[in-house]
Amino acid sequence: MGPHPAVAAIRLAVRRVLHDVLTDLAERPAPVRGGAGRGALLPAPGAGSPPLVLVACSGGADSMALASALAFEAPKLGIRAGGVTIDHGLQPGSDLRAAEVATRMAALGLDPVEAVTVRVGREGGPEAAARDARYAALDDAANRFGAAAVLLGHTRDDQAETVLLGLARGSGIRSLSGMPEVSAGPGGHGAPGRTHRYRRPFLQVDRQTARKACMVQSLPVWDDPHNIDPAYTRSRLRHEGLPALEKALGKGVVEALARTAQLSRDDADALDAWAAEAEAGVRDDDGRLECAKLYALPPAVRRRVLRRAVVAAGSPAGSLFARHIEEVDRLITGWRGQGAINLPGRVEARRQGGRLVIRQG
Ligand SMILES: Nc1ncnc2c1ncn2[C@@H]1O[C@H](COP(=O)(O)OP(=O)(O)OP(=O)(O)O)[C@@H](O)[C@H]1O
Repeated sequence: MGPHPAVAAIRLAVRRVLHDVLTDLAERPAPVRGGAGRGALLPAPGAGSPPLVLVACSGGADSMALASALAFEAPKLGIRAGGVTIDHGLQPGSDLRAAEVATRMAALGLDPVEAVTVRVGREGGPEAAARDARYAALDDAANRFGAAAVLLGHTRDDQAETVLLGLARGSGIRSLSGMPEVSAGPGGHGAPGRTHRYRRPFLQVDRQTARKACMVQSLPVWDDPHNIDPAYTRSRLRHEGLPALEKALGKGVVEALARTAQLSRDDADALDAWAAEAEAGVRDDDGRLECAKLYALPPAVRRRVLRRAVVAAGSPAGSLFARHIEEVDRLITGWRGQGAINLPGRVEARRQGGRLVIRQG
């Protein structure tokens, strides 16, 4: 008799991603320790031995299911499987819990296994600060172990919630595109050998399946009290918003939202590529943006060109919202002699003699 359908589903999802990791490794040159610099010729730790894939495991049902599937599938493909759990130090006893999660991962056969304690700052609010600290620690562990990939346990339900949160922010299709299946992680963009570091095998797997897989494998799981705390927006969405939507629109809502994410991602990527190409054509010989040419672009492309220019001038991408770009856009489409526009990062945009001047003050 084969495994329970829930276990089969999580294993299949992980197997697919491990195949992608292997394909990727075969196609790109081995990463080097010490970053991008020319002459950084030291092999990454573990180079020459079988590739290592780490799971980021909180001890919750999703990532415990992921850890179990990784432990089962990796050896069959000649991959070493390890795990990292992060102790954010935000609740009493979190260190003991992290140690217990590490023990559970080791019991699954993962090796190496590590519990890492981080210091969570304050920047951007408690959730963002915890996430930043977590990814920094995961990056560090991946570098130290020379891991080919780090797996995250986000499910289709998490994806649906992310799409709804993006929709409520009202900032365009990029924010509807949810979480990518493969990414460099925050701060890793452009870093060599890192663009494919983080992978989310469960984006097509629903939360119930992951939980069921833990249950039938008798894996103990830890339920984060934050996940049911109505003080958190995501928690309210999970326990009130989505059930209400399902009641009104039917059971397929979560799946439809996850599909929306994928379609939106493809559209957003295409528009970004269009904007990157269009940018050269709207600059004069001195490289300044020409308002008349910008005006002729489709609004979706123009706003992207403007965003790129503002970021290039030094505005931090994370602090730049749709309303900022709309204001800059009005210098092109609603010109009535308005003054300079102040943007995050002390960047200023003004219209001068038919040109758009964007610079840091
Ligand atoms: N403390 C942690 N240590 C290691 N990885 C973590 C930790 N917290 C979150 N992660 C990773 O990020 C993923 C998403 O976490 P998040 O808390 O947003 O979702 P979740 O639905 O509660 O997931 P889980 O059930 O796995 O805890 C997790 O599945 C896991 O891969």
